[in-house]
Amino acid sequence: MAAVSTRRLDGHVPSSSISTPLICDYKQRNSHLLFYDEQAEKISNLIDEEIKRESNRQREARRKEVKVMLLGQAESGKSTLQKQFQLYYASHSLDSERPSWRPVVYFNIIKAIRMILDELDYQFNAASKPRDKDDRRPSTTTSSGSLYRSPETQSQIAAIRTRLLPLIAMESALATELSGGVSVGGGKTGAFVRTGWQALVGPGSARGQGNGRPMRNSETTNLVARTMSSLGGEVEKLWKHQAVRTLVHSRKLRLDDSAGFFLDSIKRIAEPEYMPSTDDILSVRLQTLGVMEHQFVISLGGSTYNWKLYDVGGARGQRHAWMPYFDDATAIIFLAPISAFDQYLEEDARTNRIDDSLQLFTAICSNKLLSKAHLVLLLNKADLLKKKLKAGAKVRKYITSFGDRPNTYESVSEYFRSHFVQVHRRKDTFGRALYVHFTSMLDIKATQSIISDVGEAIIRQHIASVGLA
Ligand SMILES: Nc1nc2c(ncn2[C@@H]2O[C@H](COP(=O)(O)OP(=O)(O)OP(=O)(O)O)[C@@H](O)[C@H]2O)c(=O)[nH]1
Ligand SMILES: [Mg+2]
Repeated sequence: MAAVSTRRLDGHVPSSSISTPLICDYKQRNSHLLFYDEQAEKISNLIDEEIKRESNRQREARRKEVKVMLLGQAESGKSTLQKQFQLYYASHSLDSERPSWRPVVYFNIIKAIRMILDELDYQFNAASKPRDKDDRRPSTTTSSGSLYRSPETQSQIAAIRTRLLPLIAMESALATELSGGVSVGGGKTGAFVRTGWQALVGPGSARGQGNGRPMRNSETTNLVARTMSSLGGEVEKLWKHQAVRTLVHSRKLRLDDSAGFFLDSIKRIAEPEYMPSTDDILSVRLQTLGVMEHQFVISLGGSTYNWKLYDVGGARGQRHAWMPYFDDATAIIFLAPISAFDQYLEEDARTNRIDDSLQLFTAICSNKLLSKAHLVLLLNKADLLKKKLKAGAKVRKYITSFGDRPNTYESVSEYFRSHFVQVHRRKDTFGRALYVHFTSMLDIKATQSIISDVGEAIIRQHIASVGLA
């Protein structure tokens, strides 16, 4: 046994320890070693197989997981697209959330009422002030000027305002409830939501606790509903008043995109048993805070895919939160609202919103972390663009490079499309294809068909790239 203890690691055996019985020892030992080597090889093979299986499992999980980011500036329609995905792939979950959208609809209406009354105040003041020679504001000696100067108009609006005060006073309580007490500077909406916000607007929310019962609304929402129900007639009176009609037609009133839709539907919404329709849910405006993850299971070609959709806050102050999600994103769906040519950023009143979208798209196309992500561009709010052009808005007034091109939907939409496509051509050095669609996100039928196409295209590209990885 001493020989064994003196054996060197290089296999050399000192000559002093060689003797006949040891030859026998060696034979025995070698057969032991052979046994251990075989065992070691077996174990090593098992480990190799397990590693292979694990890597296949991971590869299959990667193949089944599709991570899609919705990017674009604030109000570009990202959350609306997320709801359209939800409607297409998991409509039952949108149904169970229906009550949680009720306070959001009320909030949108109250905010619009406040903005209308603020603008009327401004017009009344401007109309009654004597103009000095340097005043560059539009003249109020027009018929609208005399309308805003009229004591009758002013007293009618003052009376409506007084009656609407209880409703207006509820705006901040609703905003606080929706935002869960979080306040963010720089936004005009005043209500921001994060993942799980629905749980905040209903006591013992079913969704939050997963007990399958429909959600109930909070006390605040019920109080607003009762007030809305008793003051619906006053809201309608205000919205139909000549002074407000004139503001709308002269495009001086800058309400959120869907405010008109809700105010036109005030009779229905002021009903005590009001429950938001799918159109209402798609139309509401509620700013996203941070990054919200939504999951769907999508079936395609006999396989199911775990589709993760990341809906982000698009305001400039929110964009830093996007980065951590970039390196394993399967696809980016970039939304650019092409109706926004006459609008400026809330965060920076000097930046035209189309310019901001182009800058943002440039940054996305050239970002190395996203080099493997497939790109889809949705030129959104095509319906609003048509409406604006029909109402007489001139693109050249806001975007001088548009020049003397015809101010028609075909020419304007093509002009914007070519700018975005050029950005992709110049800035995408990774050789990716760009899929472009014009969208009107409130049009359910048209959007659902685009979602199905985009979803399929992303999954097919994803399978191809994972397969090659
Ligand atoms: N008319 C019209 N309205 C749209 C369209 N897409 C979105 N909207 C409306 O535009 C508003 C803003 O849409 P959101 O989906 O909240 O915008 P977002 O990109 O999520 O904004 P942030 O969360 O602030 O980044 C909502 O009131 C939508 O209903 C569209 O194609 N046409
Ligand atoms: Mg959003």
